[in-house]
Amino acid sequence: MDEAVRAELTRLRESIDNIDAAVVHMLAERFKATQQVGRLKAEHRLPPADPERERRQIARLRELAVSARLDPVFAEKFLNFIIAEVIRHHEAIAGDSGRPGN
Ligand SMILES: O=C(O)C(=O)C[C@]1(C(=O)O)C=C[C@@H](O)C=C1
Repeated sequence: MDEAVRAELTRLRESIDNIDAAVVHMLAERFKATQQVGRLKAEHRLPPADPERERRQIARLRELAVSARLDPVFAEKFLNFIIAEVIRHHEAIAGDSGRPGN
């Protein structure tokens, strides 16, 4: 590979690695918050999913994506993917809190 091309690829990949690390840290913080929401919902016997809240989040994220020149379809898919995992966690928490000793 041409030396200049290799240097440019390395520079871009360093940036990608930093962004991936930031995404992991941000997701970890998001899941910390949603675990607390899951416990709150379980304690108060609230349903794991809130479709109206999701509708507002998706509309907002799609708008943000458009202004950031990110594909809004991708942004919606990404949020739905995360929310599906969160709902799975909420359901697990609700299941556990219904067991004796919890
Ligand atoms: O805000 C809530 O009620 C949550 O449980 C969090 C969250 C989310 O991950 O943003 C997950 C599930 C709900 O359907 C809506 C939103």
